[in-house]
Amino acid sequence: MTMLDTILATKRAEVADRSARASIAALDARATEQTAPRGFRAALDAKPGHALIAEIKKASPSKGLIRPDFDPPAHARAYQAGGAACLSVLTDVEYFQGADDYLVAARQACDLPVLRKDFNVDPWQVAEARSLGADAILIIVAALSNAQMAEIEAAAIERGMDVLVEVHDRAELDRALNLKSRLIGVNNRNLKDFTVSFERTYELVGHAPAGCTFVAESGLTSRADLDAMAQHGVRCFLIGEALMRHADVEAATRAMIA
Ligand SMILES: O=C(O)c1ccccc1NCC(=O)[C@H](O)[C@H](O)COP(=O)(O)O
Repeated sequence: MTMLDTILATKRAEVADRSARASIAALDARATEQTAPRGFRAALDAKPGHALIAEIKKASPSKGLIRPDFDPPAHARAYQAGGAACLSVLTDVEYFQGADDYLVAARQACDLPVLRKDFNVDPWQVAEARSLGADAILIIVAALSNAQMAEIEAAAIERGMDVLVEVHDRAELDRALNLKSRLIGVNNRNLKDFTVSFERTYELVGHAPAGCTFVAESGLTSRADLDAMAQHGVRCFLIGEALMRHADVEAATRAMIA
């Protein structure tokens, strides 16, 4: 069993438990108390130069604890001041030491659109994400059948949210392109063994259709990495660990994308 399989098994059990306690109708009613979705893809497209999705990430299965003095609202403000286009907030508790409250607090602390970074296995989670204020959700193609992806995407579109569709190889990209969303992320990290290779992005960027917003994810640590990606035509990036390890998150963000 790979780490992704393990995470997904935990998530299915968690969703079965949580969905028994709150119906989709109840979550949708709660969502009306949130401000309307902030355009996530639009914010990336509007940003000149390098466009950054800055991730609020306390820990990970591959690296353990990343940020001991974890402070989601302070990190959100620092990312915005440093020039990020969007936020990503990990909400998975078991493997990333995340929390729904972190997303709520981060979004309230800034004006940036926020991706709920979690492992979606059921449309119920989309209603839950919107009830927390999330502006976008993640579909990991490796985790879902085509029918499941379409169902989860439809739930997001219905609620005015964007969908970041994450792929790792050509076959997954082909499956992703059956969806409506044209916000495609290539995860440089193999979620089965945690190895990171920028070749994943370099290989796939040429196969993304015109008009697609294309995001390189994971393992990016420096401005030089982003410039190398830019040589291949990539201008949107999702970065977590490299920014979260800096004492001065705002300065690190600015240095990464200025
Ligand atoms: O980060 C991990 O170890 C991980 C393990 C298993 C599934 C997903 C994982 N990460 C989620 C992500 O996609 C990253 O947090 C994100 O792309 C940022 O990556 P990084 O800049 O390397 O922190």
